Amino acid sequence: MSNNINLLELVSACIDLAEQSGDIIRDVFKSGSLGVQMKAEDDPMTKADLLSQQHIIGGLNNVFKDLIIVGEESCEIPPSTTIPNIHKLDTQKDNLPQQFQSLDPKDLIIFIDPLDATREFTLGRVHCVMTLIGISFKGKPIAGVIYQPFVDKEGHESTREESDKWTGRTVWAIVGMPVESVQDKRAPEDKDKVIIVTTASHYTQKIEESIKKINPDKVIKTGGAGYKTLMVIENRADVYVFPSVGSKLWDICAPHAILLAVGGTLTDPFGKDILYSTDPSLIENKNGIVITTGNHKKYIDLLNK
Ligand SMILES: O=P(O)(O)O[C@H]1[C@H](O)[C@@H](O)[C@H](OP(=O)(O)O)[C@@H](OP(=O)(O)O)[C@H]1O
Ligand SMILES: [Mg+2]
Ligand SMILES: [Mg+2]
Ligand SMILES: [Mg+2]
Repeated sequence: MSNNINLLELVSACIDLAEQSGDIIRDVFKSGSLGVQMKAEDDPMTKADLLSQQHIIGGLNNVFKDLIIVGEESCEIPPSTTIPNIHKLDTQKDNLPQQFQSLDPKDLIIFIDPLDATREFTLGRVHCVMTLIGISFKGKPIAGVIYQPFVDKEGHESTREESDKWTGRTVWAIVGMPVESVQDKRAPEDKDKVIIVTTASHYTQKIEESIKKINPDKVIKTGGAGYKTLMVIENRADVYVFPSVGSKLWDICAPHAILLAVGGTLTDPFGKDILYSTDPSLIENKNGIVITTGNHKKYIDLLNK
């Protein structure tokens, strides 16, 4: 009996576990006791990051054997009684590309960012917080799940005073299948503008110079690597430029798969593809990332002129 995996069942389980992790993250936030630890000077981790990762990995291991999993946090995974639902997407069976019906787990890597934008989370700016579960196949992203705990099902953001509206939002995609959970959120007044989104917390002169080469009409600085990628996917920005070290493979694998499914592109600032690997020396996107849903080569040429 092979341990081969049907991608739709794996994505279904990831959606179920990410949504359950959203409950965990919201509960920790509402408790007011985040249990912040500093992994490095500018790198916080909270109780929510840990519990979310333990929940997701514990649940996956209860259903799928021999999975190769790379999670952001270094933590023990206690025994779990969670059995995730593998049938949430059964209605999509006919759309699943044949090559994804029986995958050898040794060709897959599951990248988990249990809570992206932890720094923002600790500062109470929770609109950009999300759980990211990406699935790569032979080094390339093939599926991604994003769960946003602190927005409503349309992705509308609300204040803590309106926390009853934090019903949560799931965005998922498999490369080669139609994507139903994203919308075009371009503001009418921004229709003809070039909009760049970039880091709020790690802005540097080098990033400033890169952005000037594109000469945008508008620059949005905000938190969360996943959140910024989702802004490009939903057309709230044209380019996510981050030409510096800082993001890791777990920050980008899930959004990258969703971006590919909608026809977008993610490379390093020189136009080089990212290789998804368990090699510790490749976990960090050392040259940075550039993300677009169109005209990618034009922007790469501008950044390198
Ligand atoms: O919160 P974790 O899971 O550690 O992931 C971080 C990324 O690794 C960083 O690249 C993000 O920093 P930027 O906002 O500069 O992209 C950082 O964004 P933040 O500084 O706004 O929290 C996070 O997305
Ligand atoms: Mg992250
Ligand atoms: Mg994280
Ligand atoms: Mg982190």
